[in-house]
Amino acid sequence: MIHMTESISVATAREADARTINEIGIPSLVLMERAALGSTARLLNGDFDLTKVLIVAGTGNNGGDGLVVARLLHVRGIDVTVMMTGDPKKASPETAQQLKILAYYGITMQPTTTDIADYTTIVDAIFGVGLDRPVAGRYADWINAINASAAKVLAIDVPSGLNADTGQPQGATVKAAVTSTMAYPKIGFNQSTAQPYTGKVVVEDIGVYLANNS
Ligand SMILES: NC(=O)C1=CN([C@@H]2O[C@H](COP(=O)(O)OP(=O)(O)OC[C@H]3O[C@@H](n4cnc5c(N)ncnc54)[C@H](O)[C@@H]3O)[C@@H](O)[C@H]2O)[C@@H](O)CC1
Ligand SMILES: [K+]
Repeated sequence: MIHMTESISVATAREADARTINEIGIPSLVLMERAALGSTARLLNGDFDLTKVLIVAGTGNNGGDGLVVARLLHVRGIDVTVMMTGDPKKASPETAQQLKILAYYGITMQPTTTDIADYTTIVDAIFGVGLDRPVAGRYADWINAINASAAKVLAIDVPSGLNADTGQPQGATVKAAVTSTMAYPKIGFNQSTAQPYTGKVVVEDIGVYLANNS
């Protein structure tokens, strides 16, 4: 029996991912695909204006989820552009693989800029549960530009900059309309401080379950 409504800490989320990949043997790329299928379904449910979509992706696996969303929208004929934050040469193995796939499809990559006012929807895939320090510098500039845009924002897993354990912003933090979170809600989302950043929280079943559920 799966109970995906209980909230979990970042450490538990990371343990559950690692157990699923390393002990059960479901490849990380499979989980990434399922994560992105979940987020893409939220984007396609009619609540978002998908006329012109920007995916802002970091180099970790949260960014990889975002790159898969870019592909899934592109193959449906949606106008999608990707902006990578951080150095793509430092991408995680899964995210590097997704970058190769995007190149195959010829998906538009735009240089990093704060000039992103021209989009109807922005997907925030900069940081997820891997956030390990306050957001500052250029990352803060990009996050502030996302928040200043009129676009509706969907955050993947965690609004970038939000501490998913405490529910407190760690420097500049994305304000999302919807947070498409993976496997289970994170405990910090229950704090009143988190709600202006998460917006509505929706949970995606990606095949990762707590040990007592599988
Ligand atoms: N294979 C897996 O473990 C899965 C991971 N998933 C996704 O992957 C995410 C976790 O991926 P990662 O562990 O790669 O971590 P993230 O992608 O959340 O971020 C890690 C990267 O951000 C950098 N970073 C952290 N805080 C920063 C700051 N304040 N300023 C600048 N850089 C900063 C780190 O140095 C690291 O390079 C989840 O939130 C979820 O979206 C999902 O695809 C499901 C499966
Ligand atoms: K995010």
